Amino acid sequence: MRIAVPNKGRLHEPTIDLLERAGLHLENGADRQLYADTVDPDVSVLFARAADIPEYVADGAADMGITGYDQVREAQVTDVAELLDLEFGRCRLVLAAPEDGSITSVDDLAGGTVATEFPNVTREFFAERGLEPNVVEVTGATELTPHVEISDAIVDITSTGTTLKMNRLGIIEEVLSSSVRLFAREDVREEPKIREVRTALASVKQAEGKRYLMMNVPEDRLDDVRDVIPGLGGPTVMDIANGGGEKVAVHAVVDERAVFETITDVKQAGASDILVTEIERLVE
Ligand SMILES: Nc1ncnc2c1ncn2[C@@H]1O[C@H](COP(=O)(O)OP(=O)(O)OP(=O)(O)O)[C@@H](O)[C@H]1O
Ligand SMILES: O=P(O)(O)OC[C@H]1O[C@H](OP(=O)(O)OP(=O)(O)O)[C@H](O)[C@@H]1O
Ligand SMILES: [Mg+2]
Repeated sequence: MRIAVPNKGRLHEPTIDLLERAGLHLENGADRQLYADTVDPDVSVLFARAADIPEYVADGAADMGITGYDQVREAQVTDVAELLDLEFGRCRLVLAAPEDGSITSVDDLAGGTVATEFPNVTREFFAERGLEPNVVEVTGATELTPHVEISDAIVDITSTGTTLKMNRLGIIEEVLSSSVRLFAREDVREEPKIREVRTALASVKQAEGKRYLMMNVPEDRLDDVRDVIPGLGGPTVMDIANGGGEKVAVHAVVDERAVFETITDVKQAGASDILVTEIERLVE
């Protein structure tokens, strides 16, 4: 099975990092190479432009892909199924126009010109409103086009909003909201290896924001401690070897935001020797 991942740009690093954390360590995949192997002899990696990845998966150059949802929509691929929202690369595709101009609504673009790197998504968006503006495809610096009279408005990516503000553009409407997704071709999505990759990536997402808490608790305080531990299922309780029998070890997975309060609470309830560690993966 081959998985297509972004070869550069802002999605490259976080994608590689995610694969590594999922245990799919890359081998002989030095920069600028087209392919890399992974520790799993049945999984290889193809490096491609973020925008080309959906097409590569649809065509069979790869079986799975990792790229932005915006790119999957723009590629208009069929027979490709989303397996997992990887929740990074969050951004919105928005319709925007000069702040002080005459365009203030979608309808104002009837007969107008819209510049974008996403012509298909843009045409679809307007078609749903019964509009068919002139769509000009550009390959970058889209935000400049309204100021050089190439367009009346743009459909472009925004996340912090800095670029729009710098170019004195205001959002008229959201076209879609995006994040990075794992997807596969329909005909292979149920293959065991693909399910395995999905599970591995999901386990990393599951573990994010969770902490593993370990502590020792006198047996007669166990119920009090149990009462104040939030989170995933009940805690695991174990006898301590040579512990003399009065104390047990309690382990629990806790939301990172709850750790601070939980430590105070379990300490008060009688726990000692409290350890907090990160979790690499969590397979449910
Ligand atoms: N500002 C942003 N914030 C969050 N995600 C973004 C942002 N810009 C782009 N993305 C996401 O990253 C994807 C690829 O964008 P990126 O700019 O990394 O690639 P690229 O434009 O192909 O690379 P390059 O600009 O180096 O050629 C987009 O399709 C989108 O899903
Ligand atoms: O809302 P913001 O945080 O300002 O982000 C939005 C900008 O980020 C992307 O550009 P990128 O940095 O990828 O440059 P590029 O145009 O060269 O791809 C996108 O095309 C916008 O221009
Ligand atoms: Mg870019």
